[in-house]
Amino acid sequence: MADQDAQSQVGSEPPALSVLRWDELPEGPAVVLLDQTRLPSEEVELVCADVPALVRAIQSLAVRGAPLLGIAGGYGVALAAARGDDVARAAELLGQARPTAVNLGYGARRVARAHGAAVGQGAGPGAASAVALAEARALHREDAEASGRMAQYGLRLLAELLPGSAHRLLTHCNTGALVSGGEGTAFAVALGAHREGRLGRLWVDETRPLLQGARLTAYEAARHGLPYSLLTDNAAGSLFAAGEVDAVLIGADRIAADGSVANKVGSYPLAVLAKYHHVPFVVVAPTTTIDLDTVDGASIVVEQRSALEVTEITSPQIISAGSGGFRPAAAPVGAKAYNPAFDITPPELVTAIVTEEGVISPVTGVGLAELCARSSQVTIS
Ligand SMILES: CSC[C@H]1O[C@H](OP(=O)(O)O)[C@H](O)[C@@H]1O
Repeated sequence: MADQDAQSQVGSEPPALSVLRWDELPEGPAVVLLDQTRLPSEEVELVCADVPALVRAIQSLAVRGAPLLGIAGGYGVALAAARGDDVARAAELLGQARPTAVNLGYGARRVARAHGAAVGQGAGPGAASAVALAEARALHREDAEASGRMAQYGLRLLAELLPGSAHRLLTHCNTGALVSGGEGTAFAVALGAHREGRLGRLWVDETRPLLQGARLTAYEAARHGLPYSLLTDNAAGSLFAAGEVDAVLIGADRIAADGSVANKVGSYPLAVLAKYHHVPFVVVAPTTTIDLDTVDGASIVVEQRSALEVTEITSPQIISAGSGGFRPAAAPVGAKAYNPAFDITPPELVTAIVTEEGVISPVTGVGLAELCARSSQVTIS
């Protein structure tokens, strides 16, 4: 098997990625992003000087991943406040940029609420803008802290679930530092296992059509020297059949009150495979991804994306090999395509949900409410 068997360099940590930051530029404040559509071939920053630019970055997945979308939503509202733009309208535009990840609307509304409260108490534009920025920074910090705690709970759970110490973990999409204020969600658990010498192999689903696994998780795994192997999404079944998967670790974009999990398309088939092969299927997500106001999986809005993402080869590396942005066709011109960005895994297929407030297993709606009650971030509405 052709492994991307990076030298395991436990102990030699790469510099932290600057995934998203607030910057006071000569021309004014801005949200500065590591443009994830250019990875892994180019590490390029994207400067968003206003909310429309940030909305475009969210919709193109230059910035992506539920927890990071929440952070981006918060800084986006702070940017509107700093510019003297309509804060309520900014929160609405940001919240509508992508429908499935609950964190995006949560982050935008939380900062808008803080700004509104300051104004209501008589704060002038400058003071209220400072309050908004402070709330966005608090959200950023809390997510980084949540990432560390999820990794610890996740490692403890793997020790309970899996015998031995060379875990073979399969992950889907990208759930590392590129989706987080810290080291991520599910990927942070795999990274923690590696640091403890407990990671035998990280199986990385390429995750068609936008290749978050091949482009982003492989990039993060290589940076950390993880022993990883990339696979096409449709090769996962044969890995399970060969007994090569000890557990599945995935993230989430929205968890409904009944424990249904919305995550990158392809997660549900993995859950069915895991059930059939008696392999733990573990979801790792902060409580800001739990949405008690959405009663069940059928109520979750699943983002439908352009057919072109399926009918054209969209990997930036392949596009850059084309001429003038030409996108090689992967199908006849004009072919119709079904391109849901997410799918829904029912609670009965989920072994456990790992959050920064603890683990629920088996998943029950009551357990989710209890976890949210423990979290300082319970005000999702
Ligand atoms: C832990 S959040 C990461 C989550 O977000 C991804 O979706 P997208 O790349 O479209 O933002 C995917 O669902 C990941 O599991």
